[in-house]
Amino acid sequence: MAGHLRPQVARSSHSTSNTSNVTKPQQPATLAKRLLFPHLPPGSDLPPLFASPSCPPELNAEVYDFIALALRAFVNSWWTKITRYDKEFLPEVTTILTTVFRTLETRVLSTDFSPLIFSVAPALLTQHYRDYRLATSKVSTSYAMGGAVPLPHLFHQLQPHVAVSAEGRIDEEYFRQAFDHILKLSLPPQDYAPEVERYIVREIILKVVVKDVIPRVTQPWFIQRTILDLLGPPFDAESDKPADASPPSHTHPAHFSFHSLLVFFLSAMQSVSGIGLALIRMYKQTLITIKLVNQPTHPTVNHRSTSGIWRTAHQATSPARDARSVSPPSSSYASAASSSISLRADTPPRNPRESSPNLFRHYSREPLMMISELFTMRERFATSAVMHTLCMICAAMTPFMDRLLTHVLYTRILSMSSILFILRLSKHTLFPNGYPGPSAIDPTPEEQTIIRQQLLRRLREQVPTLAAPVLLGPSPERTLEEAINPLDDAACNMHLAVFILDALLLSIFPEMGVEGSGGNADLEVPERLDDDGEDWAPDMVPPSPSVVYSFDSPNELTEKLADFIVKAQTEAVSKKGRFTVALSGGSLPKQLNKLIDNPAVKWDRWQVFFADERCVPLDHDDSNYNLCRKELFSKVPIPEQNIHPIDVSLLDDLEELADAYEKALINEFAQKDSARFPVFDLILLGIGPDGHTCSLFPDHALLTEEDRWVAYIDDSPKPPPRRITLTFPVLNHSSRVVFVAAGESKAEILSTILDNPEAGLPASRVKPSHPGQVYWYVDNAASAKVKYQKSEYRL
Ligand SMILES: O=C1O[C@H](COP(=O)(O)O)[C@@H](O)[C@H](O)[C@H]1O
Repeated sequence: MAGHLRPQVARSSHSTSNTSNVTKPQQPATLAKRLLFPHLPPGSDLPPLFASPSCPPELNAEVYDFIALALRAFVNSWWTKITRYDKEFLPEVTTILTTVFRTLETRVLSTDFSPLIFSVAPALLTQHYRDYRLATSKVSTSYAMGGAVPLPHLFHQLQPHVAVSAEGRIDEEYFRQAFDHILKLSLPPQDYAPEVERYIVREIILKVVVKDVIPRVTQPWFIQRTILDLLGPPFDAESDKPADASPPSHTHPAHFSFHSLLVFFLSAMQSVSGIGLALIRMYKQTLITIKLVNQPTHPTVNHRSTSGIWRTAHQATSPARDARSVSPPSSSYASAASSSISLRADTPPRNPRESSPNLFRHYSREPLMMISELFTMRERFATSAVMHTLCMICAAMTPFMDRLLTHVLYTRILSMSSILFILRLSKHTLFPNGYPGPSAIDPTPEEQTIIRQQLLRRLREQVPTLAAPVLLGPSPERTLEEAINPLDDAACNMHLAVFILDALLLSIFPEMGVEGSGGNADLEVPERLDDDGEDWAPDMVPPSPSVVYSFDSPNELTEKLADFIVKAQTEAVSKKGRFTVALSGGSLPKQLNKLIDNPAVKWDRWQVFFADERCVPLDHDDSNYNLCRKELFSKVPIPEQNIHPIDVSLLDDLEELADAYEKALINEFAQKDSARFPVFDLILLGIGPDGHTCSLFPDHALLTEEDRWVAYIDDSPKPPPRRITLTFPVLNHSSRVVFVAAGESKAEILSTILDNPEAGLPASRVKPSHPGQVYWYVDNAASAKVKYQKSEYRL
């Protein structure tokens, strides 16, 4: 687990300032603190949950509180049965939850939600309304056997989904799998591996989302009450009256006087100047908005880490900030979501503005169609004429509307206040009485009727009297009733909720919808083949960040390295009976000395290859094989045939030599002709002072090799010049790559490799595709200049 996520080592700016608060008067520990961070000293604050420094503290506190309540609710039933030793689990669970939240944060910040909000969600709602109305029209017909088939069943026939039954019951297994997949995508392998903690975290998420939240939010009364909340406090006719309710003029006729004329004149002046000022302000605001909206966007997803939600959220809490710094995002991972649920045939490529500046999303189209469907506008001539005119205007202004809506989304809808509102609403709904208060009680049927009536009244108030006949037709009340009826059945709503949840998950984790959807076909990810010859589905997951372990001494480093290798070996052997490993030369072989005489090492299961080899005889001092033989093979019982040196009979022809080594790998790894790249269980690498690794040197043409497994080089800047090496595609398909570096001499280059990956040094380019992972086993002398976050050691 990354050390910076663990409570005891959290050291961000938040926590630094927090530690100075130890003298403040002690308050009773919050539930979050007692449950999630039992080891934190009294008086200290909770570590920041989100990595982004601009994430406001109130969100941190709210989310922690929510997690604590959810965790408590989950463990409630078996809390009394567990021993105090078992309670040690909870900080582990916290650590995993924290990692998941941080991954979510990163993902959310790099996701463009515009397609979800403006295309997918409105399209889903429109379809829900259409199907509900269609199903209702069939209820009492012969199609439904004269009413024998209930409405939810008819609806289910129109909107089947594997995760929800006709009665509106959710298939927990579907979401269990989905959440497990999310955990796999969010956690580094060593945190995903422990079954128990992962099980607990998955079940907590499942309980909150599937057992508590969805069944509740799909209740008609809940939807109606939420809309009421969003509409704000009821319109009070009394308060609308002028404060000084002057008696009607016919009872007290006004007397003309110079004084009253002056008062009238001055008030008129004041009103006129007030209107003028308001108009000027409106004009200025419009200009600013248009300017902001028309600003060029930044298409690179990662560049948005400081903009997007946190940034706009921060602006919402600090009005003084320059609004011009907002940059609405433009990536569109979510396009995968929309296409994978087959809603839009015209799903644009992943980054439309990058690939084609003239490709527009027509973000205004689906919301307008939704409004038209909701309020049955097509049935009324005047209303549909207004709607068509509006559609035409929006279509004519498509580029501007697309930008405007994205701008509004990121400055108004996904603002800090709305995120906090949703969080507090969820908390209030699920745990209205906090802990240990009783759980929420649903309103009685009578109360539900009242909520419905209140909503109808409030909706009616929203529409100006003069516009009501045009927008809502001759019977506004009926139109409004028809607009809320399709949300009156919890089982049907459940379908909508499941579709929306699917779309949301696909927006944030687009790789979950890859198979068969074609949604991400524009992403080029190499096909992966595992070493049993099985084809992998193209993997969309970005490589996990490297895990850096730094140890006090070289001795501790080699001990921990041996433990890690043994663990990797045990996992591989238990899975497939053998362990495939590639070794480097240089300083590495000596650092494997703790494997010698280690009873846990199953040497007969090892298949050893060389990450690179100098093209010299095997007994030559420069030979990596020879070095490994001296330092390791000669001291352990490894069968000779399990070691795969180069074929020295081909030393005169490097191309042949590299081909022969590639064939040796093919023999070991590929059992099918379609083999693409081998997947080593472990590749152990060193780093040279210039940042080279294997025999991949800076700025060399070999860095761009894409096809070969093994390549040769005859102009190595480091002697000897003739070598062969594994290529990047092989390194980047490995299950684990471990870099080992010790001593002061590595300090400078290690810092460049880790802190400045943009420099593109060969070692920085080793990034195995998911679920592969890079680890750095270094000593403190080597990592002295590294700023990259080191992780607390954990096997
Ligand atoms: O030439 C080579 O150098 C690298 C780095 O060696 P080190 O002595 O600095 O650790 C090594 O990993 C590679 O196998 C070797 O051929």
